[in-house]
Amino acid sequence: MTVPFRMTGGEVRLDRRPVLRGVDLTVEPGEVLAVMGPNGSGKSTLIRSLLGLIPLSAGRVELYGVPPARFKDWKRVGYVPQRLSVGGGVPATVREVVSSGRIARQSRFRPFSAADRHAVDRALEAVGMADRARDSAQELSGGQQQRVLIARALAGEPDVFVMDEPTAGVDAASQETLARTLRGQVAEGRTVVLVAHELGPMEPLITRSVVLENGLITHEGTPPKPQGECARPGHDHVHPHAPAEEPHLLS
Ligand SMILES: Nc1ncnc2c1ncn2[C@@H]1O[C@H](COP(=O)(O)OP(=O)(O)OP(=O)(O)O)[C@@H](O)[C@H]1O
Repeated sequence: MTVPFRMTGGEVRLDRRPVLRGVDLTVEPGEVLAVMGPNGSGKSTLIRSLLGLIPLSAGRVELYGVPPARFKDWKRVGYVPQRLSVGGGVPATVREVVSSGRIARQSRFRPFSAADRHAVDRALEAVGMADRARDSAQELSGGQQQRVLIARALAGEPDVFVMDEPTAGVDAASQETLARTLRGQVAEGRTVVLVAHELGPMEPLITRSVVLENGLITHEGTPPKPQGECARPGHDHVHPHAPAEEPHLLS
């Protein structure tokens, strides 16, 4: 069976500097893969090169068994870029931006149909933006713009979602909405690859994580615990350095 993504020995150089340095990564159907790692470690570069948006300087990448340059079935892929690219400088309504998610399904012989309109309606509903459909996308808050970009990907009814920091700087309600939406998509068999610093409410959905450092995958498996974990409710492990047995340290 062909897998959504397979990268072997993937190398990327930007300004002649190595940014990805020999990455092997296969994304299986139905996975929810979190790509984690510090700022500048190459996370965006990795997912953009999986999509063929950045060419590899060495190695190989395939989408559903085909190199990006020869891949034609773009309706199978829903890409959510880092936010604030929504609408660009051109005024567009929320509905127009979300409708653009159907473009890969259009053709000269297949104009916008009732099925397209329904898919756009469903996507707007899923992210709680149906009542803002006529508003200008540029006038929305960052979290709302992120919802619109997610709705655009949902509208395309893809098989795989690729999301670049979908929760960065996004309010808690939008994060919950995204987690709920993705849970539904995964239950229907979709695959998700997402870049995230903090997983927040998406953590229970993640089936595997990879951690990038300096262009290399240095960890693969369950997601590492985020910093600040100790402050979260339900955090109950005992630290070796905890002062519990040395109460004098507390005074
Ligand atoms: N167009 C470019 N030209 C040159 N270097 C670039 C370019 N884009 C990114 N880089 C560099 O490549 C490295 C990886 O960038 P990338 O955006 O992939 O990291 P990231 O892990 O996604 O970071 P962040 O968490 O900050 O989004 C960084 O050192 C960055 O400065």
